[in-house]
Amino acid sequence: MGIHKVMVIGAGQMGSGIAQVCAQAGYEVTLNDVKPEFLERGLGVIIKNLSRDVEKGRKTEEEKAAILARLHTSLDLQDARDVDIVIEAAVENMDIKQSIFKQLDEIAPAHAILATNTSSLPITEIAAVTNRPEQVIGMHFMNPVPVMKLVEIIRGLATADEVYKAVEEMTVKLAKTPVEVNDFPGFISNRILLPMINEAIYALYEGVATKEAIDDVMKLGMNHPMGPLTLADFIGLDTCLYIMEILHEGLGDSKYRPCPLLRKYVAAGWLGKKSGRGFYVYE
Ligand SMILES: CC(=O)CC(=O)SCCNC(=O)CCNC(=O)[C@H](O)C(C)(C)COP(=O)(O)OP(=O)(O)OC[C@H]1O[C@@H](n2cnc3c(N)ncnc32)[C@H](O)[C@@H]1OP(=O)(O)O
Ligand SMILES: NC(=O)C1=CN([C@@H]2O[C@H](COP(=O)(O)OP(=O)(O)OC[C@H]3O[C@@H](n4cnc5c(N)ncnc54)[C@H](OP(=O)(O)O)[C@@H]3O)[C@@H](O)[C@H]2O)C=CC1
Repeated sequence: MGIHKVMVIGAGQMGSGIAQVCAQAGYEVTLNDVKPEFLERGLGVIIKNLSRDVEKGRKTEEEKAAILARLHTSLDLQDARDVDIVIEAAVENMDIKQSIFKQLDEIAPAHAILATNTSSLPITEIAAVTNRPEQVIGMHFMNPVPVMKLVEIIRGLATADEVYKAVEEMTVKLAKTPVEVNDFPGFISNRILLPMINEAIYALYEGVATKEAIDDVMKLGMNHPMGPLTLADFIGLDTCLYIMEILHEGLGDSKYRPCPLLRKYVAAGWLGKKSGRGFYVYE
């Protein structure tokens, strides 16, 4: 049985992007969140992105309308009862993800695949709370989803080959490039990216240079599109801290300890671009 209907859980920066690319590829999509204002904000971002595509001549008004017609919103997990795949992109917290997966296991049809966009949590541990661990898989998109080509696909210990194949095919249909990665904390992307970002925060904390200088070194010296502190703000400082904590705990090495300055910013509610302030201030 093919994949036609998709539910995306979490209408934040990742969930809204995933919903957009799925609807663009022709899937029927239900975007779920716990609060109506988050659904509105997520849908607003999608409409803005599609309108920009129309302005730039990449899509017609008709295509934009057809994509939006395939997008539905939901505040009730029961709406997963007739979907073929769920892609979960709620907050990076094991308890929340396990609670969502437990409920989905009860609600979603027996054939449905339960995928998670987690950026670092072990897939096997999320799968273990369900009665269908062979149908649970990691589908890790990059931010901003409509632009970035990569999807890391992560098998849990029990993930079935046909489930991997179905997710790989879907990734190609979304015009993304799949890369297979084993189930270790942070996978490949964040095992390499986040320690670099954390080190940049240490450099700021220790007064090695200003935030602008640190970002300029990596932008102009290493040709990174964004400096590491700008990128941390873009990802979300809460998400960066969760990922460092998971690397630290999961790999058991002190080299992954989160910088105290990162903890302080998150405690202050300075979560980066999404909250209006992080290392930089946003309008
Ligand atoms: C934490 C995790 O688990 C994993 C992660 O995702 S880590 C984060 C990975 N992402 C990155 O590293 C992103 C690094 N930054 C970049 O690649 C670039 O700065 C960027 C693509 C975000 C913006 O590129 P830019 O050249 O500086 O800006 P800009 O010219 O405005 O944008 C380039 C294109 O991207 C599009 N774009 C930019 N931001 C976008 C967004 N949020 N949504 C949709 N489209 C977007 C623009 O429309 C533009 O498209 P066209 O050129 O076709 O018109
Ligand atoms: N930011 C990034 O660059 C990347 C993030 N990821 C991963 O994607 C996931 C989402 O991250 P991101 O989009 O940045 O985070 P955001 O904070 O932007 O969005 C998370 C959304 O999920 C909602 N949510 C929280 N709990 C639930 C729930 N129980 N049911 C439904 N929705 C819920 C949140 O609502 P509320 O605010 O009310 O809690 C919020 O709207 C995380 O697992 C993250 O690690 C993966 C790749 C890149």
